[in-house]
Amino acid sequence: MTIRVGLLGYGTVGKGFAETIQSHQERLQNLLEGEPVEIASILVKNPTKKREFPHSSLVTTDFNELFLQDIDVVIDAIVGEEPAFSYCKKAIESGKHVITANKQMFAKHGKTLKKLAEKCDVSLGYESTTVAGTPIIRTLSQLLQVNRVERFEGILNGTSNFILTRMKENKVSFDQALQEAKDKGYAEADPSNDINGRDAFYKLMIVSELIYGKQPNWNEVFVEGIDVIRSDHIEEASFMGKKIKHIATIEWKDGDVRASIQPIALTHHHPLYAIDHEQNGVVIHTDLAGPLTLAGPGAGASTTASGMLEDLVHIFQKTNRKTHQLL
Ligand SMILES: NC(=O)C1=CN([C@@H]2O[C@H](COP(=O)(O)OP(=O)(O)OC[C@H]3O[C@@H](n4cnc5c(N)ncnc54)[C@H](OP(=O)(O)O)[C@@H]3O)[C@@H](O)[C@H]2O)C=CC1
Ligand SMILES: N[C@@H](CC=O)C(=O)O
Repeated sequence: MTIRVGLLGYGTVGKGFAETIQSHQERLQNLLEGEPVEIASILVKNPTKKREFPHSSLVTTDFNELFLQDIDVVIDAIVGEEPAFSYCKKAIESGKHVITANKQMFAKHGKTLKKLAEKCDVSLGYESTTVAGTPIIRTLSQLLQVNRVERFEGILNGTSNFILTRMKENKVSFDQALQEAKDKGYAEADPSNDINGRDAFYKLMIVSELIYGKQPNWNEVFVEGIDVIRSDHIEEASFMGKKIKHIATIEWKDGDVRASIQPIALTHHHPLYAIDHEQNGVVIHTDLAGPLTLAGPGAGASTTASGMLEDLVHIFQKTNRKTHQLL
């Protein structure tokens, strides 16, 4: 049997996903009992953009047409809450697995989709919503089940960290560094949420749901982006041996979840001090294992495809095992 994918979006992430399926087809088949993975259909918004698609895929601007292509899994690589939420919901209700990289949609609707997936007995992968292919989600959900997470802090936005690093190390202007982040595919097409802290906020809310089973009241979370940082702030911090980093923190305090997102000047003693460029990093403070640091690329086509493909293999290995148990 072939695993047939319905791909929503063909921008940085969607195209990266499709190309990685091609480049890693043999490896995927080895992991999936010989089953090939094929992009059956691709949904785009603008049909007039000049670009090349995989030969065998149907390309459409109509979700219903994509859906008619007998697909097993929907990959959400589009932007924003809607129509992504409605598409994912419909896919799950129709018995399709879903994998999403869309943190804005998932921060708000993740809980609903998780419940629905459980009810409909399908899988929902969201590794790439948070720190792209660096496996934060699976570490928290599967490798730290006995440990209690007392506090979580992280650099969760690749674009912000890239800009801060370029401004400090190479003295480039904010605007030039942002343009470079766009050219490299780290920044969103509209980078407002990258630099105003909102992107890191969405990721932190996804982590909060996972660790504590709930999110703080969104209106009570202090969110400040790197758009308040000027080069003299960076130089001042540097003079004192510090680096400004955009830090998202969440912890359980006084019976509730407390979160904040802001630029902070870190000394070299802090585990996130050395995380530069588009790298992201998190420190997970656990009661048994102690503080655990995980770092890796947080933005870009191939790392995001990596997280989504790990989700895909995890889902279909599980599905295959279930099928075998039934026989
Ligand atoms: N870039 C990155 O490093 C990462 C991005 N993400 C998330 O992944 C998702 C995709 O990001 P990215 O690839 O960078 O974004 P892009 O802007 O590069 O691509 C978005 C794609 O989605 C399509 N699209 C947007 N809205 C619709 C719609 N309503 N109907 C159909 N198609 C639509 C666009 O179509 P068209 O091309 O026709 O305009 C485009 O192909 C986002 O949610 C982002 O937050 C997550 C991790 C990392
Ligand atoms: N624009 C985002 C992409 C990944 O989520 C970032 O810069 O981190």
